[in-house]
Amino acid sequence: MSTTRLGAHDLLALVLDTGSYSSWDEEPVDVRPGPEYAVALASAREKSGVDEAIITGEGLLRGRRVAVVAGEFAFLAGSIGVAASDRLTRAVRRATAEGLPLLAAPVSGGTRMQEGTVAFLQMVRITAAVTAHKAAGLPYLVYLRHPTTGGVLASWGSLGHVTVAEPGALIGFLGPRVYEALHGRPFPEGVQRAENLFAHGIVDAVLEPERVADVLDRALTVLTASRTPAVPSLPTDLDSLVENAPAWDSVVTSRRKERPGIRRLLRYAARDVVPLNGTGAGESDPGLLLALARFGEVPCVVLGQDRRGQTETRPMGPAALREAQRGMRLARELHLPLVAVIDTPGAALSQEAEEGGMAGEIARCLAELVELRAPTLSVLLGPGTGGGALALVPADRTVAAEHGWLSPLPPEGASAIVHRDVSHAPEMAQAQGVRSTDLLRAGLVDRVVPELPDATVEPEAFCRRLGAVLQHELATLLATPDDERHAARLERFAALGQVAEPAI
Ligand SMILES: CC(C)(COP(=O)(O)OP(=O)(O)OC[C@H]1O[C@@H](n2cnc3c(N)ncnc32)[C@H](O)[C@@H]1OP(=O)(O)O)[C@@H](O)C(=O)NCCC(=O)NCCSC(=O)CC(=O)O
Repeated sequence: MSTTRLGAHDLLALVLDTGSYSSWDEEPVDVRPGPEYAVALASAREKSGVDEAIITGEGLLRGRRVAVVAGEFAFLAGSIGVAASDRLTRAVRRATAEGLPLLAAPVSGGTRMQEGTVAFLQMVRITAAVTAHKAAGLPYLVYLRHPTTGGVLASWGSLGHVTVAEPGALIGFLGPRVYEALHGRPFPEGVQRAENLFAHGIVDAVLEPERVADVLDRALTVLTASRTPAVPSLPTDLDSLVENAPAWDSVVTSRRKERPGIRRLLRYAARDVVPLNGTGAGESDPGLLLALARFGEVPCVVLGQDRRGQTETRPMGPAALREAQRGMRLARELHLPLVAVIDTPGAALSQEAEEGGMAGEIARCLAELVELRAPTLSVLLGPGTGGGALALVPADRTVAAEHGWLSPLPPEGASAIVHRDVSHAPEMAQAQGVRSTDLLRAGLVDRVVPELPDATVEPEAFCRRLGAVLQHELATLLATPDDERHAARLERFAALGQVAEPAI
């Protein structure tokens, strides 16, 4: 657990460029304090050196102008009353009006008890201001400090596009002391800790204050990158390098354990990668990796099925698709292109998956991807088996690795249905048109990226080749007006299958 409590100004000194902070604060107007509260306010001012529990202002983060709102624990535990809320909401509205990214660093005992219900309802007002900021497409990044509790966690502490927490920080809805007093027993140890929230997909990272600037800088590099990057050209011979190998070769090749997946694609072909964690709402599934990143100059949200996180005993569950929907929401809110990477032997078929709403999550992914106003690109990187793969398919453009393939179930399963054995899998794969080249011909894939001869033996070169294609495709999509791109997407879905030859 954290032993030191960094003051708000100390934190800003660590995060912002030296000497760049300037305050936006006006003198607070205390709300009808009774005599006791007036004494408490006076003593808090003297003890903390600040005039309210919130300080606001602007500064430079690695040279980039940002707005900041931060809690001060030494002032009545950073609790929020009307004056603190006035200041906070004024700063949020100013950040929105000036088009600035907003960094929030709450630390709080929640609603200020001395101000009661009116203070409690300030959380609505603050949420409205933060929501308007996000609706303007502006980044809202949160660093949860020790301790953050009550209505603060239940409003502006939990609304970040990206949320990071201080190591050991107590972060919880109800303070443990209050819980114990109300229930006569202590709250379970370790539950309201930053690390436990990370383990449950509620915060994206746990970071020392000294490391926060680096991560925020990377995140803002992606989030504030130009949405009109130059369109890089592509080598002209890509198509001619693709072989017409039998479908079964692709199935076997794509299943190789060493085949590069989403992680190596990001390592070799992306920059400014900011891994996110979980749904932000209490679930995390290692079968899906969510990140902010750039391919070349082009910023995007990446959601990729991670084969390393999908095993026979723990296949990709419905939480992975809820995590994917978080990525889709981020793309929508920030108008960032979305890259959805398909690489799955299939979603979980189990009691938990059924009870977790697997089929519904697939449907919700499809619905969101059909409707999403941001540019979308799906990538068929490896096996694309069943509904778990389908969930990430719909996009403005689809790119496939040469040995990527897509089918309603594994070819062995198709063989079992038709032939009552699995030995006809190779011919079923061929007949069902699962290969990237079959999908290209059918108009379901727009471009195939060659493997020379197999991504497993040239992982870095292959990932860079694919990365160059992604850059080109994403920049081209960004150059197309939203309405035009969305109309073309709907037409594409409406025409699905209309041009394909019957498979069997
Ligand atoms: C935040 C804490 C874990 C910090 O514990 P610590 O032991 O470090 O510090 P502490 O308790 O001595 O607190 C420091 C000083 O701040 C005061 N203090 C703490 N929380 C306060 C609050 N919400 N309003 C006014 N004062 C508050 C304490 O009385 C104390 O004052 P002094 O120094 O004078 O003794 C604890 O204070 C706590 O559990 N607070 C309540 C958290 C909570 O349940 N909030 C929900 C509120 S309702 C809400 O927010 C609405 C909602 O839930 O939606």
